[in-house]
Amino acid sequence: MSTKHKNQNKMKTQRQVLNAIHRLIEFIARLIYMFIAFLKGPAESQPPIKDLILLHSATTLAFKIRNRQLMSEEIVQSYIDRIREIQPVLNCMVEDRFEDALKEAKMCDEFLKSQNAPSPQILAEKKPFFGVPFTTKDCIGVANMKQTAGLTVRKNIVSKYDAEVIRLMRDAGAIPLATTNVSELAMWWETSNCLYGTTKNPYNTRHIVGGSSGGEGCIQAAAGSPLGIGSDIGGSIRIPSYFNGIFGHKPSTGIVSNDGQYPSAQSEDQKRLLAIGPMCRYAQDLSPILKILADKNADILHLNEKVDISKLKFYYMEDDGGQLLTSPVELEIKEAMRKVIRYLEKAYKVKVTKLNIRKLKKSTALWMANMSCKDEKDFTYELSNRNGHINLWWEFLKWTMFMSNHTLIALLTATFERFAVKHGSDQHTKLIQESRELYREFQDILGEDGVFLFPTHPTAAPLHHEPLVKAFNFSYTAIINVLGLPATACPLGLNKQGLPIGIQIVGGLHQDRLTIAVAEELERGFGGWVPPVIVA
Ligand SMILES: CCCCCCCC/C=C\CCCCCCCC(N)=O
Repeated sequence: MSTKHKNQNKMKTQRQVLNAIHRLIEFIARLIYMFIAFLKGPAESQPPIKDLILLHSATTLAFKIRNRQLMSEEIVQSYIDRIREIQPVLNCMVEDRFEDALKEAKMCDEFLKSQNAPSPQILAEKKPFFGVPFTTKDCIGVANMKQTAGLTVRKNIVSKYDAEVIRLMRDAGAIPLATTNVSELAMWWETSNCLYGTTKNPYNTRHIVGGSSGGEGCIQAAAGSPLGIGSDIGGSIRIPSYFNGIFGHKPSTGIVSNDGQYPSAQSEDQKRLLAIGPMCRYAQDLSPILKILADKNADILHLNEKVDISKLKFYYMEDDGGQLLTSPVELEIKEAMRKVIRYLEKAYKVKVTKLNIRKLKKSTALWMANMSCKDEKDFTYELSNRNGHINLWWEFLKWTMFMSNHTLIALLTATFERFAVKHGSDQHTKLIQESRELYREFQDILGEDGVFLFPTHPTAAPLHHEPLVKAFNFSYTAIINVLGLPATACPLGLNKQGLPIGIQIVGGLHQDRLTIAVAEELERGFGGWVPPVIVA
């Protein structure tokens, strides 16, 4: 056997051993977290959904308002009442503007009664979400509301302006209602911080909502808001959408403005990975919201063009090919993917081709390399609110005495970063090169008529704190940010434990309408959002 082969075999064995140790740690940790959850008592129940207004899509609400079938004020009031019911149990909201929202809703209703009111058709064109309330993650600036990004030191920081996406939503007639919880600095996939605490999963409060737009995923799923705005640099729209059984779309890179978001991307590279997008219970809302958020760039996406599903080329992978330190994809998720394939093959006579994209095994490393940038200020700088650096070891010590204002994972991320590949090193250059190759490989396969079905995440929502031992599972979404491609998280019902599962649908660059059209189709075939509580 040649030395090269011997080395390859040695590396393979090392990987297998590492993965086996990781599985064991995951297993032991699961038992510990289950025990902790048991000690904390049973999952908390939430009030049923009694108000049928809460069950309309945002598009339907807008239609009903402009056709005088429902008043904006009663819709806003219904959502305020619902948030008041769920907030004590789920802790998804961080700040409300209920009074202002009600005033604005009344103004909408009065305007519609006035002589100046345009016809419903004109209103649909000029102000497609006239009178419809919406929520946004607290990283996205809403004028006169706090913008903390879950960082304690920012607890009194109030945004002077609307972020560009909020301005666009207001311009479309929508009414901001509340901001929602995020992970600390939006850099983790469990929503918990020292300022507002932990957000709980509406399907089972012992489980996480995902992150970083976790409050948004939760409030949507619990029918506390008809549409939400999230942002995604590594999965922060898609992971919470998936864990909460709703739809979430990360647009193609560069389409939606990131202005007015905190933390902002530090470099052009990071900007390329970051995208703001819609989160909602009904797939039909994705495209009209994206159209507003994309503003002048909407033309690039041809969102009005009808998509013929039978003409699309479908590809899939059931997992990342066995990446080091990611969990195996749960059987029920694989089974859901197979059902989707059978459904598409039967309904549209298409062939869904299995791929083996080997570079997906390097997803975490590729994302990390793309996140690191020249002259990058490190995470301890970010944790100080870009004002000096926190003392990491001192904070760790404080944390052990429950005195730190930072989460354990934020401190671990800052530590981990010190060992990550450095910008400009040979290894970094190689990984960036490989990212480009992977992008070309995807573009060649998908072109303008291909979609790729891929797990959004290898497991359903873990228990609280469990992501600590499954840290790199976020790479299933993060790799799509590296590629800058559009991806829609699509719910596919609940697993045996009653937790949502689903897949993400990825398209070629600027082919957002394809991924959204497939999500709409799968909603028809698989039922979409399932209410987490009884609809009474
Ligand atoms: C034993 C625990 C080891 C923990 C090591 C943690 C290192 C994690 C590094 C980066 C985590 C980033 C996760 C980002 C998830 C969501 C990002 C987003 N805003 O889209």
